[in-house]
Amino acid sequence: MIVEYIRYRIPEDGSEQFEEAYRRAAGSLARAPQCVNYELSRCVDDPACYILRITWTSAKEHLEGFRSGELFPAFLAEIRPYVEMIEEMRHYEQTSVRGDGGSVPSLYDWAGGTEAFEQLTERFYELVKADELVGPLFAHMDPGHPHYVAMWLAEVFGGPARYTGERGGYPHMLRMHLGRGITEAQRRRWVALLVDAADEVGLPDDPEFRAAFMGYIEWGTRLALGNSQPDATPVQQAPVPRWGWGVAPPYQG
Ligand code: HEM
Repeated sequence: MIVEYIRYRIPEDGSEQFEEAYRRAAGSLARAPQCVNYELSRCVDDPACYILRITWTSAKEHLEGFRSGELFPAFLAEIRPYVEMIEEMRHYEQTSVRGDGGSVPSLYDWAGGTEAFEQLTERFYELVKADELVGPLFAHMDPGHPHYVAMWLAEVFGGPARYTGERGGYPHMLRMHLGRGITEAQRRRWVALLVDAADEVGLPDDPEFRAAFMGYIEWGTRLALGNSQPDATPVQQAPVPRWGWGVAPPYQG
């Protein structure tokens, strides 16, 4: 991905028409397969200054795909009067310095931190071991398993990266599922037992948290099932995934 920044200086009496023109031009961006997202901001300290940020799939796809594609003429027609008011128009590569600020708690914090995930997995694997459908899969389970899965979940939901640092990260987790031939019925039972355990240990049950939590569980269990099949060709190297709130932000009352 590449980010394009376009800085404009628009005379104040023209700002309304300028924003109106971009509202119309944005239709082309919304339809362009090369455009990831876009945002036009106006400077508070100097209202004549605007910055348009467009994230493109790549600079090449922007320049060769969008610019020579069928959506560009309509886009350009809307913004042409403002082209000479451009002060900067360049592509920027994202660096690793980025992330969320502290205004939104992580799912890990919201859940209650390490302690909450430890309680969850302790109870969960008691239920799992006693279950006739999934229990046999865990017959030779490492006694540390609930603790390791708690570490994994904590890391996924924004807690310390301990599974990566102490347990081999994604490649180790992947190896543990390879060749196990998990069935769909077993996957569903695994999910159902996890929900039971979450309720029993009092994991937050507000709609926003549970929707985000279950979003990951649905995704993760489907991957585990796929990766456990005899013909699976999973990605061998990847970071431990990080999961956030998604569409519904935390409910702050
Ligand atoms: C979101 C979904 C899942 C997550 C996060 C998860 C997480 C993990 C992790 C972290 C390990 C390795 C623990 C270690 O470091 O030793 C593991 C192992 C294992 N998982 Fe999963 N898993 C998921 C889904 C499933 C499902 C659906 C099944 C089967 C129904 C399953 C069966 C197993 C088994 C049998 C092992 C090996 C246990 C042992 O013998 O020690 N997993 N899982």
